[in-house]
Amino acid sequence: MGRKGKCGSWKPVQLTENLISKGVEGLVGIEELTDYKLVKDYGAKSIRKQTPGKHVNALTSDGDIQRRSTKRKKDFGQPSSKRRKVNCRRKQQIRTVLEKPKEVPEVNKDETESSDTDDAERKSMSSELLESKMSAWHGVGIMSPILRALEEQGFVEPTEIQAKTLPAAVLGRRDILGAAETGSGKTLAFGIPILHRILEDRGQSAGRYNLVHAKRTIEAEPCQSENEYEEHEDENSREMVGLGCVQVMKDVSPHNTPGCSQSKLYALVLTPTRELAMQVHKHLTAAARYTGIKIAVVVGGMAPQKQERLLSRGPEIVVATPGRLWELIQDGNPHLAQVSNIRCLAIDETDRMLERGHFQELHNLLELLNVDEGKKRQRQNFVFSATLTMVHEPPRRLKSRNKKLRLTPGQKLQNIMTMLGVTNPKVVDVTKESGTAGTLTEARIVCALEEKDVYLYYFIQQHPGRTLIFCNSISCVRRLAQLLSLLQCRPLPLHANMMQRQRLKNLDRFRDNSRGLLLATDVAARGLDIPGVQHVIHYQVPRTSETYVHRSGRTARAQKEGLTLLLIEPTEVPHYTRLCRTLGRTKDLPLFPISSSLLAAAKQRVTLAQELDRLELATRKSSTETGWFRKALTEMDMLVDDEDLPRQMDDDESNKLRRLASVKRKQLGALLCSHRQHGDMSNAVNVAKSAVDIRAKPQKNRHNLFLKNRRKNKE
Ligand SMILES: Nc1ncnc2c1ncn2[C@@H]1O[C@H](COP(=O)(O)OP(=O)(O)OP(=O)(O)O)[C@@H](O)[C@H]1O
Repeated sequence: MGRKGKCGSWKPVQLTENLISKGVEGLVGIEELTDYKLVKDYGAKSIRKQTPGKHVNALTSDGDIQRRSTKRKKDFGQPSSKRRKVNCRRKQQIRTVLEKPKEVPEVNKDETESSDTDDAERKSMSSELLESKMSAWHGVGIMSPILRALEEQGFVEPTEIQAKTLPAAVLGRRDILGAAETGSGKTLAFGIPILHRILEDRGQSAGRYNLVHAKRTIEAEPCQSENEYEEHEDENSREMVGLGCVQVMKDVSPHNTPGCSQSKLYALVLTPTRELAMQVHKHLTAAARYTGIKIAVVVGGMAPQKQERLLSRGPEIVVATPGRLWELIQDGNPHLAQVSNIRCLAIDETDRMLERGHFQELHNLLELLNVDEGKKRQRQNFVFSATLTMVHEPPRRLKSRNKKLRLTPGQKLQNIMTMLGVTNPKVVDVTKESGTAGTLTEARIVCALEEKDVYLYYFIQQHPGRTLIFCNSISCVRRLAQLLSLLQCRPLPLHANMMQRQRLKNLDRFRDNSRGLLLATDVAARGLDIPGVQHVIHYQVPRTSETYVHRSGRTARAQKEGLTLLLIEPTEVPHYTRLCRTLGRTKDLPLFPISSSLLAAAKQRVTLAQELDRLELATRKSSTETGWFRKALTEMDMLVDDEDLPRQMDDDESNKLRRLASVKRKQLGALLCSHRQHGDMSNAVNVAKSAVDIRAKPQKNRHNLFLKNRRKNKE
């Protein structure tokens, strides 16, 4: 039975025995269609009715709606040949909708070919199988196109934060304040409800409930041609195609036409860094694969024209960094002109985003979004971070001025709520007492400032693996990048003063290399989800506990093991102590074990590399200075007394420097080569163990001893 013409409105109805006699599992509510016309399917004899309250929608907690009749039952068991034909066509239409994934993440050709076969296998998977495989998601209320995308990614069950926030967010449309450890799936905890709500709202705007059932959509037959799909488009710009009690949404709104900006902007997702915005975009796009929802990313460092082009396609979701977004809003971008009407706002890493003195554009944007009280109330807000409830001790200089400077976690949350205009959110905090991931191993190395390079190099050589090194400043990243390059470690720098294209390139290279070495400032501290990062090294102690938690959270993600290592020199001890206090560590972090003979070998090479680095720097400086002065004098056509000029190196001096540098470079090259062929550290690399194993060993031994003793006692 299909429905044509203008739609009626749905009203909630009270649950009665009659309505729920078919079982109440997962049922959360029932809606009644009050004013509708029933028309026999496509061209069949019309049986118009104007009887209100004949059909109801049953909302189940797993997001499905079953259409139930309150009065008359009709047996659709044996379809007539005409009906069979129509149903067949409809199946094909459904298939057409499902077959049109939009904004699919980039995949290379080989992957596409192999995934075609996978796709075919998946589609042939029965709905029962899908449902039983994904049964852990029941009760969360997710529509099947989303569920299917999750299944494809192997997400067979929700993570803890997802399980605890999704029902309230999806079914209750509550604002969510969520705190959970790094790498625990917070992105989808806000991504899924946003996608779900768009699907839901689309259905309602088309006047029908957007019911999608995994069973039917997956069994749908392939479509023969595009024309067949178009044949049944009705006057609604967004149409739902019905199949019995199952309806699949078809998006044929004008915004599907490139260049059209008349589509609705539903949601904004804001992140503190460009790389994180791109990653969130990728995660959401993967989850939206079968929904037809368009998602665009808007970040600084990219051509604004390109981003305007993306926005002109009318994406329902925009993932952005606040600066560029605000710029485009002020420039009067037509799609972003609807920003004050958005239905969902997600702010990833919220505590960082709302910190005073940062992201002024975000505060401007919030002012704009909250002007209209009605719209503000309609909007669903998502606030997530691993450190949402963590408060660090203020620096000593500020502490002495104002004793009450340190907020309580409650005050921190309240401040965030006030800034966002959120009044009654569901607060879910599943962070551990330690603040860090349960699978993270922590350790420290205490050394003199001038020894840090040696220890760093020692670690890299001894424990090869994907390693992320954090520094507190760009200059430190630059210096280390130079030094480690001379030592042939191939570091990949990442900091805010780099060209965006180079930043992304280095991230990709890091992802692709299982022994990659990323040297970064805190621009990479939050949110980045790079699989298989084994070690995080804090070359300098971070100044806040939040930064420590987020930096460390680049490893030990999604239940994987990982090591975080602090390099501490004497002047950093107070920062380290404060860190431990805030994180509630009652004991010092364990010392990382070091082999002194191997350290000596590392020192020899690092010292030589440092000397070479200094020589190269002096040579570079002298040639740039000489060049600069000569150029300036010629351009100005000025005569200046010799004494007024800074002393420049004469040719002899700079040649001497160059020669010396060349000798050192050869020495270092020979040293690195000989060690690689038969030297000490090359062997060490071969026998190198995972740093996590080394740290975990004492515990494992203790555990073995315990098992042994238990066995003995039993005997
Ligand atoms: N239900 C799930 N089952 C398995 N893996 C999941 C699930 N949900 C998300 N993931 C994966 O877990 C990883 C971490 O997720 P995500 O990046 O969202 O973590 P996060 O909590 O936001 O971390 P951070 O605090 O560092 O930003 C990702 O690779 C993601 O694809």
